Amino acid sequence: MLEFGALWSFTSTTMASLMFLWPMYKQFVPYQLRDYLENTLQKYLDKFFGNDSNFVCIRFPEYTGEGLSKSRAYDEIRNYLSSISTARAKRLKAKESKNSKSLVLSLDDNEAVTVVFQGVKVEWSSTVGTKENNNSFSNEGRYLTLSFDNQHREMITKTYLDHVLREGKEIALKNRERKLYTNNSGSDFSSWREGRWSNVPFIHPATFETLGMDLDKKEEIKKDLIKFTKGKDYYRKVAKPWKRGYLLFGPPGTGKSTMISAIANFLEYDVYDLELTTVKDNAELKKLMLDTKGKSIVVIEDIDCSLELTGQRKKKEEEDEDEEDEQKKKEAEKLVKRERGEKESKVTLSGLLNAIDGLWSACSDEKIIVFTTNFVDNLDPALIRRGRMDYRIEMSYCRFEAFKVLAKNYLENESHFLYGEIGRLLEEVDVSPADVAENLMPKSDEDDADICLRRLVKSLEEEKKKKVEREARMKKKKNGETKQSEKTPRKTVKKI
Ligand SMILES: Nc1ncnc2c1ncn2[C@@H]1O[C@H](COP(=O)(O)OP(=O)(O)OP(=O)(O)O)[C@@H](O)[C@H]1O
Ligand SMILES: [Mg+2]
Repeated sequence: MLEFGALWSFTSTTMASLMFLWPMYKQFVPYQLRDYLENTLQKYLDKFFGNDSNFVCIRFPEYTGEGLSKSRAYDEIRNYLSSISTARAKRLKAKESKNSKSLVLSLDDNEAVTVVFQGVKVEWSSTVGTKENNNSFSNEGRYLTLSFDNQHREMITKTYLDHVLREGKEIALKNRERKLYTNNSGSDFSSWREGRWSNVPFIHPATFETLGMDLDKKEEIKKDLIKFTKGKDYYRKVAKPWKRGYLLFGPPGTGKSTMISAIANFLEYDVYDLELTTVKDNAELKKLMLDTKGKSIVVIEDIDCSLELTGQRKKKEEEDEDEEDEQKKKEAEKLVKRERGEKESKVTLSGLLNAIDGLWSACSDEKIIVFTTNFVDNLDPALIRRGRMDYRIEMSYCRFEAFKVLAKNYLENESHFLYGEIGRLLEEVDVSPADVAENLMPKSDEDDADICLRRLVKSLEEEKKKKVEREARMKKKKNGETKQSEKTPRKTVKKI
């Protein structure tokens, strides 16, 4: 009886002390030390109760080998764990993303999180090595440990780890800061230092939602893009490199460049803006192409005037201009270039075709090649044949559907009594979305939707008037020519 009393008093005193000490322990003992103590206690308890024999641990250090190279597996696992930890871990670590736009949360040091995969429970823990070896030269610095029951060894080491690395890679791709690359000219001082491409963060805000164009066409393009991104196995099956060519053509200001940005944002791809005129020769072009990564769009804008492949770009209104003047202008431009010491590009059509379509193209996966032009008829058929340019998109003048998107973008307006008149005028005159956008953009704080829409109506009416005058002039000219040809006798062709 006495013994029971003593035991009872010992237990209750211990319990009371623990209840009193526990909050102080939680508050004053640093969590690293607490973790260490708790882990050690857990190990002894496991040993005592014979629980530890079935557990397997795999350690993934942050640095590999002797040197300073960072382990890719470690980074991929951290990415994989970041979303799981955000939802479940008690202690998280916050870091600014590379573009400082958001916070990236990850598992804090000396914290653990459990995951259930295909019904099997595993535990991931993040540990920082001891102070003596916790420096960047040590491969014992930070590490992640995966623990699981031995009976699932086969599944975890094969299926689960594959899954973790794949997921981690995908998350990294999604979170990466997208880039806009431009090719350095061969004579640039910076080129040997920076490589063939230099880059800036890609932050163009255009999306398919803000792009003014026919809605059905827009949906068709989106579907085609999605099909392409999911086509890895299909392309392998039909033995074709995983790439797709898009030809965007249409008058100036109809949204060809905007469409490229919308595609890049839609697919979360990088953009390589290739300036052909600064590429020295075909070999250089091939190297540039080989230097591009997958999940990217390689763009050659204004292909009709990029090289001496097809002739110079002309504006529609200038079409009537004297050809001799055009030739003189071209030669003057060339002279200025030569004086500046710029070497003229020696890239040829066949060089370009080889670079976009030759053996190299199988070197990196998931790539879209986009050509833009104002004059599709000027292009060499070899350049735009099917298989090379798989999808042709005509960007056309602004019609009512495109106008509605622009009005929503610029005025946050979905209906107005002037819409009917604007719709009618847009069917009668050819104006680019860029012109419409310019009229819709408020010029001062007083400019409300009403003022902007009236300005647009006025400008469309002026366009209509100009069109009528132009047509009358042309009719007159045609009539004059017919009369003249009736007067002058036909020249006879001399036979030699
Ligand atoms: N379809 C469109 N939808 C929305 N905005 C457009 C559209 N087309 C043009 N814009 C507006 O006009 C501006 C010029 O368009 P963009 O540069 O895309 O035309 P482009 O067809 O590439 O012209 P260019 O042939 O001269 O290169 C853009 O910044 C955008 O604001
Ligand atoms: Mg453009």
